Amino acid sequence: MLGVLVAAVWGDLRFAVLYFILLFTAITCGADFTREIPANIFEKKIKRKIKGSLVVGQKKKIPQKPVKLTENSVLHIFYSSLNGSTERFAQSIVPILPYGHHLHNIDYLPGLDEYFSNPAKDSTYLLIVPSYNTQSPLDYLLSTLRDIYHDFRVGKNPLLKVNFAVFGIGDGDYAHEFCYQAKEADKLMGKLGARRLLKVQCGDIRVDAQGSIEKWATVLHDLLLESPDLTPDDSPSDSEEDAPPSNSIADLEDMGAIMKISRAPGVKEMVSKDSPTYNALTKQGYKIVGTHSGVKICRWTKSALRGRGSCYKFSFYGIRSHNCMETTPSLACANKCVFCWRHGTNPVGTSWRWKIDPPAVILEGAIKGHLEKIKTMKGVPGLRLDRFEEAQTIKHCALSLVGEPIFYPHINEFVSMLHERHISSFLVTNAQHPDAMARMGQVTQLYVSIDASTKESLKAVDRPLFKDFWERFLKCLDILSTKRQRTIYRLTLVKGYNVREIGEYAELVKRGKPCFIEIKGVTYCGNSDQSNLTMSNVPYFDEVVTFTEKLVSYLGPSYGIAAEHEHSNCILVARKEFSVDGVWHTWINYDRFFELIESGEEFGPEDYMSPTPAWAVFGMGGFNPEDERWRRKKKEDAKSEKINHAT
Ligand SMILES: Cc1cc2nc3c(=O)[nH]c(=O)nc-3n(C[C@H](O)[C@H](O)[C@H](O)COP(=O)(O)O)c2cc1C
Ligand code: SF4
Repeated sequence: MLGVLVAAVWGDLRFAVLYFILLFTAITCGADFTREIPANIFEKKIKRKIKGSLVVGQKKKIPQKPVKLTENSVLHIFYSSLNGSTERFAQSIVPILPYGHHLHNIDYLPGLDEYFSNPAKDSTYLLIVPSYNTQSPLDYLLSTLRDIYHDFRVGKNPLLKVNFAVFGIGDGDYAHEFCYQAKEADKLMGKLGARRLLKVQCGDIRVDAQGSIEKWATVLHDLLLESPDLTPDDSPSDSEEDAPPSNSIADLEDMGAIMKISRAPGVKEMVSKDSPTYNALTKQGYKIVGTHSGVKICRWTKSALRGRGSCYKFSFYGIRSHNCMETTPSLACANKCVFCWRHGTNPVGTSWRWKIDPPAVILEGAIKGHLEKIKTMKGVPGLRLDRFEEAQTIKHCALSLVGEPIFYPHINEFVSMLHERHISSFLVTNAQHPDAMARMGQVTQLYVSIDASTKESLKAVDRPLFKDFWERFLKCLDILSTKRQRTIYRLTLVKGYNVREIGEYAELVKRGKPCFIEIKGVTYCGNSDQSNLTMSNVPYFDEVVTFTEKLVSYLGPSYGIAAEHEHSNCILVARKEFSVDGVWHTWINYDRFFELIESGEEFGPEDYMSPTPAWAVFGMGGFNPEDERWRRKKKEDAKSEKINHAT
């Protein structure tokens, strides 16, 4: 108003009118000229969104969904490297990261733009990006991302279904140009609609780039695997003024805030050396590996070393017991089964709350422990030297000893390491962890223990810790039905507990559609306070046969009785696809399996099956003719029954 008067007094009517119009417009539009407009409003850094609220200064909000992993999720690691250091960093984090991955050198990647304009759903992209203040192949990636962003033919947010995180490699001496290309890559990914898992992080090659990238990968591992429902870093995705990229070590400290309790200082070991559990397990012959794993040489391995017969898995699948290592990466599980031979010495829990050992440490420790135990057999009467020599090469790993192997957060890496050494994997789960089951990658054989077929009897037999144990169990079977793998149900018959429920078992088979069903009479492990099973709970072989025949008649023509191992009180039922021209093909072609794994192509169980030998098929007893049948004396028999378990 003062302006109007001053202008009028000065006699310039045009200025007075202009002032008046401006004032009128401001009032009607609600502007408050009495408050100072901050000069730097447009430069202000955008504050991170606090859950559910809008970001200050954000142009448009793209709804951010939590990271959801599915069994089809694929991890793509992209890197560029002029002088090789970024390549080494990228390779070094592969063992830390979860589930199936593809490592791409973008400098030679055909169809680069396809990955960023038309990605596979539910992919996770990790970009490891160096920076160069000169021309480099990296420029091609950045210009590709820019072009896709500006290409009107590509949808506005082509990467909406992609999770991503960028790690920059740079040299701190480049000051304000430090990691500048990684920061740009991060912004561009955000603009293309991808869901940011973490703010961009940078490693300075002059400080500790290796340590920083490992921390970054560990946090990502936890984010992706252990807490699939964690909300990702929801920095704005499509704003020009994207979340401020950071290059300080402080960000890595921030990341620590979302690290799992398993890595927090003071977190407990599952089986510490001074614990009663450690003593109890070592007394039972287990070698404890690291803080939560174990290895033990099984009685069939000893028996095969003496030429006295292998376990039923040789008759059914061609696993030679003297080449087999029985181990577990998690001594803990979420059940207290009545037939568990550990009788209450095992740690239990519904979620992982202990320190985590790296998979390579467990594998090395297990192999060492196994071979040491094999060595102790050297002076044993009847040892076959040829088999003793062969036993120095482990060819199979039964992940079934005790506990719950898929409970171990790095189980997929562990299994991949086995395969890299051409050791086949047999993993048995008790179907209480559907998320882990969904994430479980390719194994040579994937087993589910079916200890009972109704909610009530499962509760009685497994004594589960989870309240929703039945729902978890069924969910695992549903997941199993979708896996294109060699899947197996293992039914343990306990007389007086679960042998009558044949119709219900048949329903569970129809649900999970396993390739094979092993039906085995329970092994007596002796009495204890924790278990009241007696020899009267062990069914005779005839009873196991009768049960199996009835089950197969419930299942109809899609299944048949394929093989038997009378000595172990065990029968194998197989889907008819494993019968080729009337010959059962329940054995495994292990060389072919590793070839398929290494090819990186998709494959199914039919691609590595092999004919079952005549002596193993149903009705033939299942005893390997190369071995010598040896019957124990009564006293020894009773003693050995107490301590052994055939997986
Ligand atoms: C020609 C050249 C230019 C570089 N320019 C930058 C730069 O602008 N900013 C930065 O942070 N680091 C810069 N660096 C450091 C590199 O990013 C760093 O050495 C990185 O480890 C290189 O990765 P590579 O070995 O995979 O090629 C530069 C290095 C070279 C050789
Ligand atoms: S019983 Fe299990 S651990 Fe022993 S040889 Fe057979 S598969 Fe291997």
